[in-house]
Amino acid sequence: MLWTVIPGHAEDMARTGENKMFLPGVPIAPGVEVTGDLTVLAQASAILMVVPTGALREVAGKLAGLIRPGTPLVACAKGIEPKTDRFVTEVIAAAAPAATPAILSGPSFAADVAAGLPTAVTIASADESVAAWLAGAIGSASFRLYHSTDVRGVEIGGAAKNVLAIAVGIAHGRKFGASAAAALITRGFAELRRFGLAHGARPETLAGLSGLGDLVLTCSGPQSRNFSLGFKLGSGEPLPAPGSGPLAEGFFTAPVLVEMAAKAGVEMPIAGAVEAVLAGRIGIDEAITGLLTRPQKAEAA
Ligand SMILES: NC(=O)c1ccc[n+]([C@@H]2O[C@H](COP(=O)([O-])OP(=O)(O)OC[C@H]3O[C@@H](n4cnc5c(N)ncnc54)[C@H](O)[C@@H]3O)[C@@H](O)[C@H]2O)c1
Ligand SMILES: O=P(O)(O)OC[C@H](O)CO
Repeated sequence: MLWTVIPGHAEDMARTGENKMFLPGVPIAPGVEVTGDLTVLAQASAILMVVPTGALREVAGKLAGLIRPGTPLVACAKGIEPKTDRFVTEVIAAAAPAATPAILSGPSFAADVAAGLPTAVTIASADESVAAWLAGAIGSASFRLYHSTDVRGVEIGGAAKNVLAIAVGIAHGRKFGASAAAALITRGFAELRRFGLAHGARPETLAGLSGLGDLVLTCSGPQSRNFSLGFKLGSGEPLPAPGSGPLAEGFFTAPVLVEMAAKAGVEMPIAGAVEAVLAGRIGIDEAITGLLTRPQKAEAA
């Protein structure tokens, strides 16, 4: 079942058999019911919450009074809630206390998944039997799910990689070459790992599909909206108005990620540079010079 909040969208999808607004050219699979009625969706045995991080609390709150107790609400958003510093499953738990929060994350462009191209991602819930059940229910030959109980690790990887991909996009936009991009991905991963470990994530999760795997994918090129935002900035284009153009979650995550890192005493210079550029406090050249002139240190420090 596919639910949409946009007036007339469900009727349009039912009529055309296609989600022209968000996934044009991909037929909606036969047997998938489309609805604009949340009470209908709420009867499902599990619900994938595929909305931006900023809308997660609102949608989970609307579902709270409609779902059966224990229904898994699976965050598919990759971010951290601004202002509250809450990770996505914490937002679901707060807004829908009767639900079972879970998270689905990993290297997967929606267009690739929809086209049936081979994809592997991670699904996590505190209760391993719930995660394993969801993996069996959602997985297919082309959409391979690994299950985990490291909810925090999975949600941190997805949130941080978007910010770091903006940095890599900037480097490509500035024509810095593949060597610089590899350095940024590697040192960016060191930041993601430090942040994750400081917040209770398991190292193997951070190095897995939802962490390193998704960082690599999102830094791979313009199919990523976060990479593309960085690329445009690196090419000299102005910052688009917030909320205009395709959703780049890293834009919204950067300030809260950097603030939480500072509170936890975690060094994240690349994420910090991205945040400062997006906030307009420094220019791209100044950010790059700042990163390159940091004091030398041991690689594993
Ligand atoms: N597109 C991808 O390849 C992909 C892959 C993995 C994860 N994600 C993550 O999924 C999340 C959503 O991204 P997307 O690509 O689907 O974005 P999108 O902009 O393509 O679609 C967002 C969807 O959320 C709905 N929505 C927005 N605000 C809403 C609200 N207040 N109430 C109800 N519905 C609302 C929109 O109608 C739309 O259907 C993001 O956190 C993103 O990082 C995206
Ligand atoms: O287009 P992006 O940058 O939001 O990335 C989409 C997915 O998160 C990649 O796994």
